[in-house]
Amino acid sequence: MNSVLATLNAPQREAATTIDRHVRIIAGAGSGKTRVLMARIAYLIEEIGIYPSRILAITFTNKATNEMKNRLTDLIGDDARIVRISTIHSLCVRILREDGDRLGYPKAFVIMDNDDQRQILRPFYKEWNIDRKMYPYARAIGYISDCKTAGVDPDEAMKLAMGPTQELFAKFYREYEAKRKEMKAMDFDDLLLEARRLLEKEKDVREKWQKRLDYIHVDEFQDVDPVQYHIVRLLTGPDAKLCVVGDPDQTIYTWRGASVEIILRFDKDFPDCKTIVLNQNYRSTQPILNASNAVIRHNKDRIEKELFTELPGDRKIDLQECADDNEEPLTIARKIHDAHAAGLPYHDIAILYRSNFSSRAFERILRKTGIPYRIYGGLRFYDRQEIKDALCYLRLCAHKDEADPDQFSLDLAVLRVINQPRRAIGAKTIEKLQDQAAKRHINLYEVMKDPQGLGNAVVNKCRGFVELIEELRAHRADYSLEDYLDYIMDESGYYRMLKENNEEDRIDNIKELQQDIAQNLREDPDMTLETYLQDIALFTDREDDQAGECVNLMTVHAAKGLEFHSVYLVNFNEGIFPSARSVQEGGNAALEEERRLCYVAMTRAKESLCISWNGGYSYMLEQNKTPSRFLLEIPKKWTNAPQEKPKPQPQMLLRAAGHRRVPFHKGDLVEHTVYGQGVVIRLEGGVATVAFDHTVGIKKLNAFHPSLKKVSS
Ligand SMILES: Nc1ncnc2c1ncn2[C@@H]1O[C@H](COP(=O)(O)OP(=O)(O)OP(=O)(O)O)[C@@H](O)[C@H]1O
Ligand SMILES: [Mg+2]
Repeated sequence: MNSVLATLNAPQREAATTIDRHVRIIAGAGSGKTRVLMARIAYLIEEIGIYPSRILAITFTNKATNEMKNRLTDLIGDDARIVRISTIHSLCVRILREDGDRLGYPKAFVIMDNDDQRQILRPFYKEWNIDRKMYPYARAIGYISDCKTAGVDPDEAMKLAMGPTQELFAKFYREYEAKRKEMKAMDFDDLLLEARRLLEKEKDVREKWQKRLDYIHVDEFQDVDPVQYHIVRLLTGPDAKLCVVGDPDQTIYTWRGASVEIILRFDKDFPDCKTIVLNQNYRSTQPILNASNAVIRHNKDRIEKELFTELPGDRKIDLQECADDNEEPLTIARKIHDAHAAGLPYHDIAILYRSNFSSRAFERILRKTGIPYRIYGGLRFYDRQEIKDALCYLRLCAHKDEADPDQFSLDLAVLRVINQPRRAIGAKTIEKLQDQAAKRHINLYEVMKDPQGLGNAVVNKCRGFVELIEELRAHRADYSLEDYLDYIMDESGYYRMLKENNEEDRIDNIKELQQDIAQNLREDPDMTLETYLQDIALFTDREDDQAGECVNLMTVHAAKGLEFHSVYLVNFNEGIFPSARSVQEGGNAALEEERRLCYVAMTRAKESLCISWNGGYSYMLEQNKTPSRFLLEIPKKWTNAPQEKPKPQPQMLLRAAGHRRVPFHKGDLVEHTVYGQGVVIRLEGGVATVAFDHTVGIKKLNAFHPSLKKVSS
């Protein structure tokens, strides 16, 4: 027996060596599904003599592709490089580059990203005089994508459209498609749809691909959508054999159209397929495996599996309750430091979180403590677009002294935010303003205050921008620093822009920046806006650790299929994990998806799993945090929990969602026990923004706090 097969257990070996039939492997996390795929490929090449390029393996992410290539190279050497291992999107690009001309595309067709899509729509908004607030780009693009994936063409969309909004979007769709075709470009949906159309329509192209491929493998099959599945079927010729592997409990992309039904019904489409179930987990120790299984068992909509492990190790799950978002990363950093000092390499460690914003507090402490880290599948916190924009607004507002020798560095900040949100100041105008600045030896902002020789419309737009910045500057003393950021984002229309574009996660990031300012202020009460911005500049300039030995930071979605010796699952708070937004929007089905996500997170750990949360105030949730409800689903016997159980309070969230009535309205006169009388100028969630007497200024207060009462008229 070849050496790879010798390391497999009996059902795994059966899965790897059943090559005369289609194979479906359904098995839980860490049971060796991906390993079997690789062993099977090695077996086909080494024992059966299949030529490597006749084997295709479809992975879910680019990272998984690389991992599979590397692991396979370890197993069989250079032959591994000829095996076709790729994501479905890359495969479609390959298919279309070869024969896309049959559909009228040039070899070097353009692949459009989200920005390009907006660029296409922009002129039609202008021409038809459409209000972007009422009909945001993101919704139009979402509509177009939905139509495309549902197989509805523009003409049909026009017929099906009900009401003025859909009619408008259908018109957008028609123009978008016309323009796209004229440019001979494809968006991400098109890559899949056009590859499918090509394979369906052009028999010889389909047959060419079918003749090329003898064995097709799909990893993470529980997350394929109907279009992807169709492509896989079109590629599978009459003599080719498919092998799909997946775990229904790890379906985490239903929000993007994935359907677990596809793996469950696979045997209906391929009646002669062999189904193999793997029951032994080789990744995790018993406490980790049993705890993960206990959590996923709370999902109603699932098929029960029995997984066991024989791995030694009885380290219990380490539950860490921390005071706030300073203590939590510090606690984790200390643990990582100790583990590393005891010999664990950094790359064996992962910090996982539900949403991107959580990385901020951890990045901050890791930098401070000198622990190298890398963020997978995303940008570092301060490199994110909305954070850069927010910091530029702050820089503009912090600036008082126009004679400052450094004044020209402000130009960058102006350029960054001048059209964020859009103020219709075009590229040509900006060029003219820059020319003037150079000629008059003043900075851009000064030019905008007093533009010379430009048309009225331009002058008005410049004035609008300058007035905004001056207004923001004038209110600086009225707010605490963290609330000042909130005020700027509100007043400048930045929040509104993000809301209109459905970019809620960017809003979460800005709320997290508020958290950052508040945290820095706690540590250094003398901090000013200026010193804060200087400190941040040091962070953003720092060299990347990306290449070296690093701790891995990533979202749970990005961690799919991976494994680490030590996993820290952080910010395990109600409203964060499960995400309040998904649960509020998607109900029980969304909660079950969040639970599957939690299962994916926990099962990434091999030997050590630490779950942490904190009780600090959250600007995003506008309340103090409580532990995740999933914590109660982890049996205490697998954890180091003290006797009394932590008490998650999901009902707290309901309060934040407005289920408790605020005892007054915007515009009401209120009395505070310390600040005296003031007027409520804003109410959001449970937070009241109150304008008090000028000695006190504007304060944000808990609307339910007993110190605040409405003054009865
Ligand atoms: N028979 C075996 N003997 C030794 N180690 C094994 C065996 N099968 C799997 N493993 C190891 O167990 C770990 C988990 O395997 P693998 O990543 O293939 O699981 P998986 O089912 O693909 O998990 P996931 O559902 O998370 O993708 C890997 O480190 C793998 O090398
Ligand atoms: Mg896997």
